[in-house]
Amino acid sequence: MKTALPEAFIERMEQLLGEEYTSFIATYDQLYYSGLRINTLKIAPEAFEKKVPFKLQPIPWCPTGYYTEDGVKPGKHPYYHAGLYYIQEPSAMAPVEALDIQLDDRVLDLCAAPGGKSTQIAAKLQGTGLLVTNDISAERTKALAKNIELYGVRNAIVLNDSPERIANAFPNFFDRILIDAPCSGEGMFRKEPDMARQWEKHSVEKCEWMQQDILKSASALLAPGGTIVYSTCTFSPEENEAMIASFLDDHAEFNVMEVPKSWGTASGRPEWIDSSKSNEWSEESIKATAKCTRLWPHKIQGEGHFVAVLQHQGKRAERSHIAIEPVCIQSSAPPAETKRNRTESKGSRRGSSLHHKDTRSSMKPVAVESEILDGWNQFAQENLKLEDPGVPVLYGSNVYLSRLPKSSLNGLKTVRPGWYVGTVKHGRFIPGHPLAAALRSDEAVRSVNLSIEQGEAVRYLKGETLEISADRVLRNEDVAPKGFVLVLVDGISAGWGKWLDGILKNEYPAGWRWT
Ligand SMILES: C[S@@+](CC[C@H](N)C(=O)[O-])C[C@H]1O[C@@H](n2cnc3c(N)ncnc32)[C@H](O)[C@@H]1O
Repeated sequence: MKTALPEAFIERMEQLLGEEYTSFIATYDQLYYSGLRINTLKIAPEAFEKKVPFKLQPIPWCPTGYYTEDGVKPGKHPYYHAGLYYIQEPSAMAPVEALDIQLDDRVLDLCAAPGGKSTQIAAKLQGTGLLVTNDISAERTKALAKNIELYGVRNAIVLNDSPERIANAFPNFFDRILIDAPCSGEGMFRKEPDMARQWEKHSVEKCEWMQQDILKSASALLAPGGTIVYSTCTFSPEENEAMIASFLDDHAEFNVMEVPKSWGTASGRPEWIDSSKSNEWSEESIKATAKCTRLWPHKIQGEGHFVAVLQHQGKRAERSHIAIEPVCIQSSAPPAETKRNRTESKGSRRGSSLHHKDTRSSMKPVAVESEILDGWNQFAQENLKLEDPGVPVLYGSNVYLSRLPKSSLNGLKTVRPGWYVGTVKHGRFIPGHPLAAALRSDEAVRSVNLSIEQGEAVRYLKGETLEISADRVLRNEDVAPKGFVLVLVDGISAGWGKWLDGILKNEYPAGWRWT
């Protein structure tokens, strides 16, 4: 067998699967499937299919997902660095599809890092509603924040807190909640053999209590009539069907919903709930777990996954409302996490690119809040064509456009309170990279298109200064070419440049550069 599997795992799977075991175990001699998902915040699938240089095959359960062929390296293409697609294991695309997100929904991704499913949620929201994305790990949340920015997400708030504390701040607030739970990872052994090496007999037990706590908080965060999707990438019934049976016993107001049969997926296995423990759960709840969904490597082209769609029976209109404050000139301290990030970023250049430094900490004179807002407003007027820029919120000298009032995040470890649009340094407004990454070409007054074929796009992504003649600076207003220019890679926004006298100074952040 190509993948070395733990003995205890093999024994359990043989016992559970019976006749199916032979075809299941044979998959460990086969290659895993690779996939990518188009970022529809930046490009439509039809346009992408015309541009993309490698062969793609559609994934049945995800309209924006594709299998990539063996040997193709989508991570080495400039489109990847411009955020056109996310490299994602095909089965991992199923939970967000099951969440059935609608425009304007308030969505919470509770265990989100590094952000595969959050970027999928953001693409479904298309800039409407709200995405709150969270992970308990400070280290992993850095990658989450970077992905939110790379993929041009405007409507997200990134948190690094516990589900319980978030539930205290936002009771009954969200329409849809995704719990992509920390789990024993058995479904990933073929793709990530390290997970098989790290697995031990007690991995399952260690995960169970975490999963229970997260589910409990999620039920408190959900608005009446909302939906929770609970997913794992493991086979163990203790973390899957048993977890759902226990949740249903404690929450009579929820039903389990089935996913479309056309996905080729399999049903949940209520009969696998340990019969010696089954008196812990009601027969009705155990039976209901047959409606859960299992993705098996011997039945579909993808790795092992479990998905449960939990539908709250209340009426949707009863949800609580948080109004966005119209004026946000405030003088409170930056969020706790910003302070911590500042300390972390001192030792790491990479870190500093992920966390926006609070410029108030320098000894230089600091702009007052009205000046910072004036700086942003003036920049927006002169350089952008945003229909609805949203409400600016200040954290130190940093400006964010946020979907929630600052007060609603009080006390939560907030990594990004919204779309970071820039900061004021030495009295000047400096636009942020995430602002550029989320702009469409028609939303910038000046832009320049760099082609991949001529090598300019890669040189830009590597941080080089480029010679660009004035006639190549596209302007959708009668302005001089001099100033901030949105740099496009084959028509897709990638970052800022500053044009002067035929030279495009590179503003692509050092920590993001293609090395
Ligand atoms: C399966 S991974 C998430 C993958 C992610 N959803 C994606 O698609 O990229 C599980 C995540 O849960 C996080 N986690 C573990 N315990 C948690 C908790 N109590 N609350 C929130 N997140 C937690 C881990 O740090 C890890 O990043």
